[in-house]
Amino acid sequence: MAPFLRLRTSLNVLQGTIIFRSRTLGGFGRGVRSYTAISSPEQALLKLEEEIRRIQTGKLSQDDEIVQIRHQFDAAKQSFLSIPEALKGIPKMNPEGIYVNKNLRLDSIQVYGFDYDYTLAHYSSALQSLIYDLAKAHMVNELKYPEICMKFKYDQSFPIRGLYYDKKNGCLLKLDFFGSIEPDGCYFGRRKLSKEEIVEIYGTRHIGRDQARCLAGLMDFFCFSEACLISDIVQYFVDAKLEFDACYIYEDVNRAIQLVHRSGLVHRGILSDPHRYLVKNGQVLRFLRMLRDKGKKLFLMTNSPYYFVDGGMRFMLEDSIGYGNSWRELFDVVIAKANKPEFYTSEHPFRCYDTRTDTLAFTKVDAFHSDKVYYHGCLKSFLQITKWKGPEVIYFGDHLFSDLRGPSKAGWRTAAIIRELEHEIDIQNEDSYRFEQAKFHIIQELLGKLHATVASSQGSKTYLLLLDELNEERQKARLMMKSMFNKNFGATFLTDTGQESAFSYHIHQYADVYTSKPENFLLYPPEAWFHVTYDVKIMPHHVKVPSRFFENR
Ligand SMILES: Nc1nc2c(ncn2[C@@H]2O[C@H](COP(=O)(O)O)[C@@H](O)[C@H]2O)c(=O)[nH]1
Ligand SMILES: [Mg+2]
Repeated sequence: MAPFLRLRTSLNVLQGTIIFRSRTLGGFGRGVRSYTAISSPEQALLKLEEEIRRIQTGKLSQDDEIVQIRHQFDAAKQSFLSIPEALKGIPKMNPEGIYVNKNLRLDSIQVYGFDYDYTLAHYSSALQSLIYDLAKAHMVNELKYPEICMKFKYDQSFPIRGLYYDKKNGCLLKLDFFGSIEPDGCYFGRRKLSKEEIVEIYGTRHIGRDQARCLAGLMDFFCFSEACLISDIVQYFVDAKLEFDACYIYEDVNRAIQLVHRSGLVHRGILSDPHRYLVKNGQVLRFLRMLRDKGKKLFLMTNSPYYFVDGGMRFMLEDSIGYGNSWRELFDVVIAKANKPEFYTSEHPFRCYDTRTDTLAFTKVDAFHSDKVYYHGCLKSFLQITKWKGPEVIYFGDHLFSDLRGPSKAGWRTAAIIRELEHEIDIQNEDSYRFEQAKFHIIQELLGKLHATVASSQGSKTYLLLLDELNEERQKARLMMKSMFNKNFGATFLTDTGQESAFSYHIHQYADVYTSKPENFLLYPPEAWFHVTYDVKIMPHHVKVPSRFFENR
């Protein structure tokens, strides 16, 4: 948040100087109005000084206030013509950095746990196409959806992580930090709904408790295929003018998706062509080995079946220089088919899995051996067997509810792995994005001032004209920011106005730290202390004093 504070200060200064420039130009934008008709720069200056005096002495009339906001707006628009130098100097965020929600001391962490899919293993977008195609085929062949659905293609550019499908109304929604629908983030099928349509369906933009019960969260990369298939099927029904219940579409798509995972179709598909789907990664091996060399305990806990993890790990690490041993030697405990998130609350026993015969043993599991593989289980037994204490364990995972919520509630420390973070930080670092955000803030502030002018002036022509123009300019900045990310739903972590999304809220709630990939930890000392930065600011009334005030002492 520090850069924004700094930017705001710079722009306020900037605005102050520009007011004079713009006034001497006799106004900017939509034609000359009586209140900006100024014959000479001297006259402009005199009038402005008079205005300032009146503001300072508190003798401003409502009309004067509106005129003043108009001047500030015109001046601001002048400043929007080019990116201010001050803005270019704002420090960049590290796309591979580790970001901290709760203080974390790595020297007190003795045990590192890892999820597999989309945490240790990363996949290309071809995987989402594979899941989409397999589920689509199931819907046509088994659930008797029309043959024409076979022509549908996965659209990689459509979804983002953290959307919600409303099973009652059939809309795909992006929500903000407070659970309100993003004005430009509500789709029915593949069509964006207008604000009026949103209000017609939901009453307000805010999702109430009852409505929330109908929402299905689409929280990981695997869900991209689901989000896209649901929307394509809804769109098909709309285009064909067929009546449908949105809930059934969700149930059918979800059933098809479950089937392609549970049957192993996806897993076999990936292993049959690993070069196409899996991303090789020697760095993650370096990280795991470093942890082992430091004497840390390591465990792998995944919902995937063992043969799939084994095949993937061998493929990802086979080229790594100097790696002669099996990946299994890296881990003290390997648990597959863990059935997260139920793992954290259930009382399922562990079973010892025979990798050779693909069978489960009948003997009770009361100790873990590093040369064995375990299936199922639950947190309670895991803690009884390992005797590992909550705060000394950190679990790395990509899924909000399967990997982060359960462990966080159980007292483990958590690290969220969110690949999109790198790309989103890259965009946020760009001057053009920061410029739009600064514009947005300036307009927002002017709108705030305008709304604060007393009620009686609010019907006036000058008021309404200015209101329209400010709203239009704000919308332009909002859409510019959004289009820099995903063109349909914008950024994963941010709303179109640059504030936190609902996804951010959950990350804030359940992840102690978050980063784009586990090996980013190699960029920090293994005993690093991660602190929440001083300038994280969620509540609007909190003021954080930037350290630059002490810079010249
Ligand atoms: N039954 C379902 N399985 C799913 C779904 N989405 C993903 N998956 C499978 O879960 C694991 C994830 O493993 P992890 O290492 O991240 O714990 C993987 O095997 C997927 O195929 C789903 O919606 N239903
Ligand atoms: Mg995962």
